[in-house]
Amino acid sequence: MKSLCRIGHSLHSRGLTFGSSGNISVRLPEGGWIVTPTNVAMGDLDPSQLSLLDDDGKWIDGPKPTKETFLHAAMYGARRDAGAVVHLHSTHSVAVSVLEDIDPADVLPAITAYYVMKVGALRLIPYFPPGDPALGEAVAGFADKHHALLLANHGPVVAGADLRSAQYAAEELEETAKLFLLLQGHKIRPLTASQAAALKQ
Ligand SMILES: O=C(O)[C@@H](O)C(=O)COP(=O)(O)O
Ligand SMILES: [Zn+2]
Repeated sequence: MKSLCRIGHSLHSRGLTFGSSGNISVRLPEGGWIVTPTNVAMGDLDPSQLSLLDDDGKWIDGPKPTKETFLHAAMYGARRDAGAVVHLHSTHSVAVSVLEDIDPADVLPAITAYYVMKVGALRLIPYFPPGDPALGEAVAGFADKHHALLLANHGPVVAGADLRSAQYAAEELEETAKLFLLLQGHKIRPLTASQAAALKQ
């Protein structure tokens, strides 16, 4: 699980999550999944100190897992193709999650083709305190249709076929949130619905 730690270090060193915020999980080919422990900075992850969970998200070995285990379980439960889940407190994504007038069904406009290809329709999940199991239930209701979700007043959670895919989608979400905020007050020309649809074929 060196790659999980390497990616955690990379995200932390580039300021994509701060302090001990954020958590990452990877589904194991033999069943179950590995998840980051609670209260550990992504920059301090150690391959010998990751938590092992079974397919139901039950803690079976290693340090105490993230308090958002149920959030990861909700993503895996709804998305059989998901091989990894990344949750961050990336600044611009969090900022967008607090805006009053965003469309909860599709938070960010299709500013670039890369955003459409990596993220698609970003769903806003109402606010719940971190670690609240009700957050898992809210996420489970949308995770089958959306691999990228934005937790209001909290941050993004993104599933991918593998860890790299989840990482790249979370990074693209953050950059698009930044562009969106930069463009506030300007008239913008996002991709048209047919331009966006052509990218998904
Ligand atoms: O926002 C929170 O508190 C959690 O969602 C989080 O990002 C870090 O929690 P742990 O993974 O339990 O450290
Ligand atoms: Zn969090």
